[in-house]
Amino acid sequence: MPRFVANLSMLFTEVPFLERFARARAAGFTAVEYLFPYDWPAEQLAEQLREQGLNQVLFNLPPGDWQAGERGIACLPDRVEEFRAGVDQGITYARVLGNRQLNCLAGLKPADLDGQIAWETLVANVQYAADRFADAGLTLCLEAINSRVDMPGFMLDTTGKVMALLEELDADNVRLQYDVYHMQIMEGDVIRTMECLLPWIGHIQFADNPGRHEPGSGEINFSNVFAALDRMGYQGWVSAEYRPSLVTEDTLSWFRSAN
Ligand SMILES: O=C(O)C(=O)[C@@H](O)CO
Ligand SMILES: [Mg+2]
Repeated sequence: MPRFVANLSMLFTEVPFLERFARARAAGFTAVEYLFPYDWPAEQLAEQLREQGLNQVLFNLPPGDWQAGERGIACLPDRVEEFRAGVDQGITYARVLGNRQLNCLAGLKPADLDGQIAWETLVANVQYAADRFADAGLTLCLEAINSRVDMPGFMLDTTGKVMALLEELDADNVRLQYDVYHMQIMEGDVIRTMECLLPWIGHIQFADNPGRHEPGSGEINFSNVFAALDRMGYQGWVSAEYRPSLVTEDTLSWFRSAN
């Protein structure tokens, strides 16, 4: 079975953030990820990881003003300086937390921003981050996120757009972050897509659809998806990034049956 990760921004939200590490460990997870580490000193998070014996797998580069609705700034030409500062901050945190991969949110394209300019800005920023990450021994992930339900206007909303971006780069440390929930909404055909794109996939996340809840709550056959990942030889992490419809521990039957 795949190596599963608990996403602490969505799972175990019954308790305050710093207590979620222990809850994840008690539930049997050996690895965690979450949206952003920047509200806490890196050392404080590293201490949680050490105490609980957990691996940090991934977090996102700073996204701009998340509370105000921003979902990344990589496509915004007037925010390049801030993007570059965020790359530094991400690298600094990763050095302490030990993760080898960070996700870069492409951002929402403002209606009055020319599409070509947004695309060229995105390519240049990702190239810059990839170069900095290469020096630090890190991999940059680019997630395709659905623009139909959750993030209208998100620049990279299909695997095809992420692959087109990868083709424009001169870098071998940039990978696709494949989120089964988002791609079920945008594309379907998830097993075959992951099989085709396997060499470019750096990280996988999942939730059922509709609703973005736990496996078994919707239309996706997760035992088949997980078995297919094993069969195709996927070596990376697979993260539970869903909103539990019950207390988190009561939504983990998919995890228990895989262990
Ligand atoms: O929303 C998702 O899906 C994520 O993976 C978050 O990290 C935001 O990109
Ligand atoms: Mg995701």
